[in-house]
Amino acid sequence: MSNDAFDAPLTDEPYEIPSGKRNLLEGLTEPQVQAVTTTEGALLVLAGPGSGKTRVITSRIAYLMLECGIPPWNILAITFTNKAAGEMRERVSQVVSQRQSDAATISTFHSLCARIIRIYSDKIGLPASYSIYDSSDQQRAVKRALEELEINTKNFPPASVLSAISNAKNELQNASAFEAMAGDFYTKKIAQIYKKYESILNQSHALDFDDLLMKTVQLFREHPIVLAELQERYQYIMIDEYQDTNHAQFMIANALAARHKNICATGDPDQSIYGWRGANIQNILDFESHYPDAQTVRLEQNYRSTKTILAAADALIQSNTARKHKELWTDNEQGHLIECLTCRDSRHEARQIVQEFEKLNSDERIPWGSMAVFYRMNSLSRVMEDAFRDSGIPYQIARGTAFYDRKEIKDAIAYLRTIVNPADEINLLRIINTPARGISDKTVKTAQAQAVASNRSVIEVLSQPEQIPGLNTRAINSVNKFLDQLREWRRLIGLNETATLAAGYMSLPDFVEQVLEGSGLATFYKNDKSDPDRERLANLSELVNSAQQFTEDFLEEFIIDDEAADDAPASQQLLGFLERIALVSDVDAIESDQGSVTLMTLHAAKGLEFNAVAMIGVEDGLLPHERSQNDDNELEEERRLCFVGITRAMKRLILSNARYRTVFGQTMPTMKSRFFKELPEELCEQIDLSDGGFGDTSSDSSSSWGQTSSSARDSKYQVGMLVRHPKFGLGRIQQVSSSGGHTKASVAFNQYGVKPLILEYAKLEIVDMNDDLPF
Ligand SMILES: Nc1ncnc2c1ncn2[C@@H]1O[C@H](COP(=O)(O)OP(=O)(O)OP(=O)(O)O)[C@@H](O)[C@H]1O
Ligand SMILES: [Mg+2]
Repeated sequence: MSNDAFDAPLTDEPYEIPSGKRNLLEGLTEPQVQAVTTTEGALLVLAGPGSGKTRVITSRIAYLMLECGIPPWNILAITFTNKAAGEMRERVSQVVSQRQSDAATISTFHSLCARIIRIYSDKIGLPASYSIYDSSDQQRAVKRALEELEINTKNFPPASVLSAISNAKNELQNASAFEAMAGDFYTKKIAQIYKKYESILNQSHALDFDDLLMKTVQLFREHPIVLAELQERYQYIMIDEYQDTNHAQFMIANALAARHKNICATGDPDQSIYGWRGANIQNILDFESHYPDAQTVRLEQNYRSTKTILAAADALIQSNTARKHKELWTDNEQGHLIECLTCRDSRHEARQIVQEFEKLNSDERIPWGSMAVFYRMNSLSRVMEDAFRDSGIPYQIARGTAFYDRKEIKDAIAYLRTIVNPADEINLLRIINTPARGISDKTVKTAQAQAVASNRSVIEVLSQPEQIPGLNTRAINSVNKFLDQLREWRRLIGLNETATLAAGYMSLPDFVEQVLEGSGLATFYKNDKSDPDRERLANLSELVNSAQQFTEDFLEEFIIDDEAADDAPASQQLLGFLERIALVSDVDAIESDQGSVTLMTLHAAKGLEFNAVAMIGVEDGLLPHERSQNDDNELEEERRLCFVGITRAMKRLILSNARYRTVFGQTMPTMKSRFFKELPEELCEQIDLSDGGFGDTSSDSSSSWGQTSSSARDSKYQVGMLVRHPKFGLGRIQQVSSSGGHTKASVAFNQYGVKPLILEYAKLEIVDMNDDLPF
């Protein structure tokens, strides 16, 4: 793609307003019409769930094209997930032509930035073939940094380091800026690691997710001409789910909109649930002060849920103090009561949910595809999956990244990445001797050391193997053979040349197959007849299928006519394929029309709707998550998360808790979530199926809600936390109080029952469940 790709229309034809306009505004309410037709200037659509915000954006895109005659390439719509972008494009194409909807840019911030950087890569000193690092690549890179700096991973766990680096990047602080402000010992150490991590990524021509945003801002700052080009290109900008934008995204949107000032943001502050990942709710709250001429439209009618569900959600969110009240009403039916289900344990809970869903399917004819189960953490899904599998109900699980996280797939992709970007050290080192080809660990380590010493990339060092000290002829031959293979692959897919498909270059799926064979990966798994390996082989062939699928989409989305497709460099498809893989998110794997129940985290459920929703594990410590118990802001975010979950339901809602839950292999008593108490009694049907469970803790637990005396609130131990005692093992804190200068707690232990403890002496270790993030 040339550098001027962004200011030129994708076709040579002059743009004509398509004939056969339809009444695009039919069926919209007055405020929705206003939101759709206020196309010039800044517009904020501030509205609650299910009020049609996303629909408004979709209609606006069509309206801009059909009624205002705006060429599609001047339109940019940003959604929160690739799946949402795909759906929006699909809906738009039902009204305008496929060709037009394809020519508009509808994507996530990250995909947009990845594309902008690809096109203007030389401006920020990167090749267009740069790699995008996912979280496991990032882990490897940070471990490498820690190793080089000889810093212990115990004191600086890679996950915490990465989260600190990510926060810094979201605030647009590069390593030097971060270092300049680092004051205390810990922050200074992080700065040191950040510097090393940054240099490893630079050396590898790689960007992590946060870099995609940060480098785009950098590009805009350093190259006003590029920004001007993009401002000319994107004259009409729309951003859905604006409440969850972070600082960098805010800067990007602002910069792009600065010239034409046609920016429409839609969102709901009550649904801001990504604060923990750097989202800044202030962006939406301050929209009107950023754009003093902005018009604001409020949508107050909910089209999604029953009166009961809406009233319950509204009552819950009222408990958040840091919010502005919003009206939301619905013409929909009153609907059924919310089922608040108490079960014995997680298996019992899963069986009950399955039974309820079976009933809804047979009695109320709710299709499987319109039912969903939400949970706070992925680890809760396994028991649920088992129950669905046992009952034969089709289900799908929103873990889009899971396929690409498999070892064999990661290996295959690492080959593709290395072919595209041989400087990419993390991926090169992953596959250099997988499967084994006589390049020993020692050879690699020596090459790495040389690379660091001479400030070159490992591949550069390896390309002169004779000069690496201590390598015997056999090792040199192995290295040379591998390098020859790499070169051959690059030639086959037309890298280094502007080779086109028309010129007989390999198609992407053929190429992927060729790499699987040539690398020895396919043979490696073919030779082993054990079950897991057979599955691995099947997965590898699934990767070829996904390359095939990508090629078809690529021809549709990226290049409008077939001739252009033939003229496009063959390597372009490979770059696009790797980009799509890198940016895949959990929810992207969900197929709406598959006729199966969807299982997903609450975070992934954002923006979606289902006829019937079950939220499981509604327990203190899970929802709200125990990490949030010390912090009012975090607790409010947990409440918003619960609010998002509830408001996905159209007709039926089940909220369940289990009296006992198995954590780390041990069965622990739980406490009902405090959020139950915030739902009006008259809207809920309480169903207790636990038979008092294993020693009834219900009265204990309900009376222990908020049972933390104010002086004990500052203690690091909080109600609901999971702790480990040296003698009693795992337990959950039920109560914390202070008296006589001591902080005391009642802890319910798995095997020893409830014990009163003095916390100063008890040596309780807080069990961190952070390793189970919702993604
Ligand atoms: N004017 C309308 N008439 C009929 N149905 C509507 C209307 N507006 C929106 N809807 C329907 O209401 C549902 C919710 O709309 P949409 O998803 O756009 O809401 P939203 O405000 O984006 O919700 P969320 O905050 O959860 O993202 C959708 O099924 C949509 O088709
Ligand atoms: Mg929406």
